[in-house]
Amino acid sequence: MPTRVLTPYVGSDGVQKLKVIDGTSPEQPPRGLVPPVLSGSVHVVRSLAQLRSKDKDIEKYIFLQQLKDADHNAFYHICLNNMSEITPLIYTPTVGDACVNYSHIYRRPEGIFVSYSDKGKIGSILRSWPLRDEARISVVTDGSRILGLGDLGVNGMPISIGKLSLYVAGAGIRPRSTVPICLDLGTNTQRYLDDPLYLGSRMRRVGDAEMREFMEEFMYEMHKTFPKLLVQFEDFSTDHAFEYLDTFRNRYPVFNDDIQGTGAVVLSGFINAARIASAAANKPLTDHRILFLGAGSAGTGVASQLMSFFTLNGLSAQEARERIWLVDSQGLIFDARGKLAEHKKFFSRKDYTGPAMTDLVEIIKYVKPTTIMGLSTISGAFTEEVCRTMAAMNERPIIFPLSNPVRLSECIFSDAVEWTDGRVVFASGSPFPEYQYKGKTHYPGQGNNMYVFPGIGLGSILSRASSVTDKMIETASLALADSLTSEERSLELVYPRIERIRDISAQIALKVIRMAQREGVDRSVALRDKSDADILEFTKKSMWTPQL
Ligand SMILES: NC(=O)C1=CN([C@@H]2O[C@H](COP(=O)(O)OP(=O)(O)OC[C@H]3O[C@@H](n4cnc5c(N)ncnc54)[C@H](OP(=O)(O)O)[C@@H]3O)[C@@H](O)[C@H]2O)C=CC1
Ligand SMILES: CC(=O)C(=O)O
Ligand SMILES: [Mg+2]
Repeated sequence: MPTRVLTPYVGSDGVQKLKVIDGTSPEQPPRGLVPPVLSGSVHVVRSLAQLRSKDKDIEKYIFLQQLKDADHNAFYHICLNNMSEITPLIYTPTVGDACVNYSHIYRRPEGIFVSYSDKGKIGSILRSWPLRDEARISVVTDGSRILGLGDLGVNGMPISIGKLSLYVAGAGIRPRSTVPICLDLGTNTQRYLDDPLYLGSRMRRVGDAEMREFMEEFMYEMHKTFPKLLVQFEDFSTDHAFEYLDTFRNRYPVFNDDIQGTGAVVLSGFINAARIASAAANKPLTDHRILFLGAGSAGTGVASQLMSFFTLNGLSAQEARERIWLVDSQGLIFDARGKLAEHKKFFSRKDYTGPAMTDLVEIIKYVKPTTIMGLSTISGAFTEEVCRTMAAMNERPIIFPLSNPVRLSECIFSDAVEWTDGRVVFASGSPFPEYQYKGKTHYPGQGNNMYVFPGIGLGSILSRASSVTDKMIETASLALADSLTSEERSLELVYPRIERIRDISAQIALKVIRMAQREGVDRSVALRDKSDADILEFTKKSMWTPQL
C-alpha cells in the first residue's frame, strides 16, 4: 500500500542519506520497514476510526493534516467517501480555528512563505519549490482577512492549504500540482505581534506602495517560475482584493475567490431559491429585491454577479442594479450619505435622500426585499425581528447568512426555520445540520465558493486559459445551478449534495473550457474540435484519484 517511509540509501557522493518512498514512488519500502500486514483498504478503516475517536474538531484537523502528509492516498480516499463529514474539518469552520492557532499547532512546513524581506529575490524563493514543473494551481493569501476573522498574518496559511485540498478532493487536481502560498507582509494584530510563537515577521503590515511593488515582483516571478500556473487570490482585505484582481487579471491567469468565486456560487443558489420563492408567490422572477448586509469584497462581488440573474431574465443593466441595496457599518448606502469607498459606489442608491438609515429592520421595511444576504461578519445580525419581518413580507423569504466561520453567521438555520414558521429558503457560508420542524425535515444549503472554484480551476487548467474572464465565472455559476437532480429539487435544495462534487466539477469544467474557447483565451488547441461529450470524458479522465 502507498505509505510514506523514510528509507536509507547511499548517494553518489558515498554519503548515507534518507529518501522518501510514498504513494507516488514506484519503489516499495524494504521488508521490515512497514508492519507485516498493512493493506490500504483496512488502513483507511483504521484511520477513520482514529479520526472519529477524537473529541475536538481541531484535534481532528491536526490528525487529518498528518494523515495527508503520511499517506495522501488514504487521506483523499477518506475525503472523497465522507465529504460532508470531512469538509467541515479541513475547511470552514474548523480551518478558521486552525488559522487562528496556526503558530501554536504548527507541525511541519507545507507550502511557500514569501516575506517582505525577500523583495528583490522572490524568484529564488519560488524556485526552491521542489515540484516546479508540475505546479498548476496556487492559492495565495496575505492573511489580511481570513474568513471573517480579520488579520491573521502568516497564520492564514491553512486557508491556502484547505482550499487546495478541496481542489484535489473536489476536482481531482493532482496533489503534486498544488502550491499553497502565504505572503508574510506583517500583521496589524497586536496579539500575534506579542506572541512568542508567532511564525511570521514581527512587524506591522507594509504600506500600500510597498505592497504594490512587492506584488508586481511576486506575480512576475510566479509566472516565470511556474508558467502553467493558475493563481487564486484568497482572503486579501477588501481594498487589496479589488486592486490586485484589477491589476493582474489581464496579465496572468488569476481570479479572486472571494469576489468572483463567491459571486458565482451565490448567483447559483439564488437562481434555485428564486425559482422556489417566485413559484410560491406566483410572481415573476424579475420581481426579486435583494438586500445585502455587508459591502466588502464578498458583498459587492456577489451583488455584481447577481446583476446577471436579472439581465438573463430580460432586465436592462440599469434595472438590474435597481433591484439591489447594500448596507455597510454606517447603514444603507446612498449617494447623499457622503464620500464612499470606490467599490461601494456602483450600488449606492440615488433614489433615497433622507437621513442615514442604520436599523436593519427599518431598512427592510423601507426596501421590502424578497431576499437578505449577510456578508458582514456580524454574528446574529439576522435577529428574530429581522427574520419575522422578512416572513411577514414574503411567502418564502430567502435568507442567506453567508459569513464564515459558523460562529460569525448572521443567523443559524434552526432559528431561521422557527422564526419564519418553516418557510425560509436558506443557505449559509458554513454548514448547518438539517432541522426537523413540524414533522418535516428542512435542509440548509451551503452557499460557499467551495462548490465552484474546483471546477473553475480544472476548466481553466485543462483549457490552458491565459486569463479567467467574467463569462467563464458566470457560466460556472449557471452550470452549478443546473446541476441539481430531480430528487434534490423535490427536497427544495438550492445546491446539490456535496457528495456529488466531482461530477459537478466535471460539468462546470466543461462549461468553463467551452467559454474559454468562445472568449479566445484558451491555449489548448487540441480541445477545440472535440464534442461536449468528448470534453466531459477527457475532464473526468484527467482527474486524479487516490489509489489504495
Ligand atoms: N460564503 C462564502 O463563500 C464566502 C463568505 N465570505 C464571508 O464574507 C464575510 C465578509 O468578507 P469581506 O467582504 O471580504 O469582508 P469585509 O470586512 O471587507 O466586509 C465586511 C462588510 O460588512 C460591513 N459591516 C461590518 N460591520 C457591520 C455592521 N455592524 N452592520 C452592517 N455592516 C457591517 C462592513 O462595513 P464597512 O464597509 O463600513 O466597514 C463591510 O462592508 C466574511 O465573513 C467571509 O468569511 C467571504 C467569501 C466567501
Ligand atoms: C469561503 C471563503 O472564501 C471565505 O469565507 O473567505
Ligand atoms: Mg475566502
